[in-house]
Amino acid sequence: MAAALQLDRVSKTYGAMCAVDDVSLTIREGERVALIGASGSGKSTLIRLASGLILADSQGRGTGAVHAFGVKVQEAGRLSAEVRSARRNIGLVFQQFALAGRLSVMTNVMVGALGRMNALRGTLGLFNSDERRTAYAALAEVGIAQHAAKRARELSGGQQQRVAIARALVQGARLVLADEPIASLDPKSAKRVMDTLVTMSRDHGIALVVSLHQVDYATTYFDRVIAMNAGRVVFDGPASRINAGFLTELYGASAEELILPSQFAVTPPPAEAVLSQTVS
Ligand SMILES: Nc1ncnc2c1ncn2[C@@H]1O[C@H](COP(=O)(O)OP(=O)(O)OP(=O)(O)O)[C@@H](O)[C@H]1O
Repeated sequence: MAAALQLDRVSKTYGAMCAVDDVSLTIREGERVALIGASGSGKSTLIRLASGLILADSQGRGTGAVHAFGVKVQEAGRLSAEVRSARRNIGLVFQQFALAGRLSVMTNVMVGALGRMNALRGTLGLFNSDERRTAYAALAEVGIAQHAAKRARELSGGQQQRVAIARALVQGARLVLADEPIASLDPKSAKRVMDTLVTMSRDHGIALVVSLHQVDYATTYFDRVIAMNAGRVVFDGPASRINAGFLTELYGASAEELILPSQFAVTPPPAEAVLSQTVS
């Protein structure tokens, strides 16, 4: 079975700065992985490389190849001819909500279906009743169907993230890459977004990679953690290994940035709470 995501010796350099330095990793189908690291460690760059939003260095030490479900995204600094079909399997959720704020929540979610529509219908935004039904069901699944007719910009940050998750569901994504999806949210909204992501992954067998600034969320919601520092993977293993002492070993003084002050500490949700529907 092809991996959900496979990176083979991928690097990305900006001038003299090596943002991602010779990274190889495999994410299995349905697996949930937290990507942690201090600011500037390369998390966003890695996620952009994985989705083909940016190109890896062409003069790497290895092939610099990225595959999603066996379909090539890029290799040796060039996008693959199959990138469109590779991207169909990849849903993206970003820190800045990446929605069209003036358009309705429903329309933003239906955009997820564009990859499967013919070009003319897609360009004109002529969604059919099936696509509308699917979008509404996805909004219900993430607990915000009641906001379907509102403009996206009228929603709170956490609700907008759940719109992005519903869009990935409508897209039929089998891998969701979420780049700091809770970075600008208050703790309550952050928890709700994380619950929604994990529930989506469990219910649909969707592989999930979430980059996070704060380690508590990583250890609460994920079994596997990949830690980056200065563009390199410095740890890839069970979340149970991650504690303050280990982080200090990995990051020295900058470990402080990754540890939540105690007043914001995340309490582990009971399994049934994670699995239950989130309602705003
Ligand atoms: N477009 C770019 N041009 C130049 N340098 C860049 C660019 N994108 C990223 N970098 C640099 O690459 C390094 C890694 O950045 P990246 O955004 O991947 O880190 P990060 O771990 O996601 O950080 P944060 O947690 O702050 O989002 C940083 O030093 C950053 O300044």
